[in-house]
Amino acid sequence: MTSVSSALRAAAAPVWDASLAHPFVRGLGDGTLDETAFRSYIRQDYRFLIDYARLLSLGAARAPRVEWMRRFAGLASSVLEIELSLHRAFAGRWGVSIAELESERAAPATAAYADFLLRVASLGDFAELCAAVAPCMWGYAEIGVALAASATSDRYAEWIDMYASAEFGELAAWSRSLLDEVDGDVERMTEAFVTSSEHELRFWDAAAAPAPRPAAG
Ligand SMILES: Cc1ncc(CO)c(N)n1
Repeated sequence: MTSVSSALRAAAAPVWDASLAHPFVRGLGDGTLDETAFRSYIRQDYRFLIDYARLLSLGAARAPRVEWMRRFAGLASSVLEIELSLHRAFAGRWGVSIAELESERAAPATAAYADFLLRVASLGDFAELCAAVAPCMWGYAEIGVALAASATSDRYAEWIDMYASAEFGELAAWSRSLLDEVDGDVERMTEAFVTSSEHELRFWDAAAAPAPRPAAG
């Protein structure tokens, strides 16, 4: 019998292939990605990570096992305490100031993804929450590893190395094990996993063609 995680991965395969083949993702590997688009992506991803921490916190609140609760709470804390400050430092090296990060408004694709995740986390069951969060971890790990193996430029190496790291790979493996262990309806889990994967793809689309954004008031 195939595992739940591989069934979900198979259901989303065309979307994941499209993400891997996306011009923005390819451009990270071959260094052709426009730096203005990358800066805009960094600003949007910072907004995303804040809501991602809310999602992880809801995961902690809703987890049926203390072991999972501890992991979700630990992840929420590491996003808030470590990842956001790493992100600020990383953005700074790309010429994006803290003020710019703080004043960035969520673009439609960012808001749509975050709203979907928080909707599932609030209204779905815990298994759907796990299925919605998995593409964030597993998808970026897969992209990181693929780019680390194929990159022909080191322009975006710091970004690639972050997601190709053993630590991030372990996180992706944990998200898969969660899918395989959690007690849930596979059809609804598939729906959440595929929808989340589609939002990841739309996030790349928006990153590749950032729309002009009015500044926050
Ligand atoms: C949109 C998005 N998905 C996943 C990750 C992985 O943390 C990220 N940084 N941004």
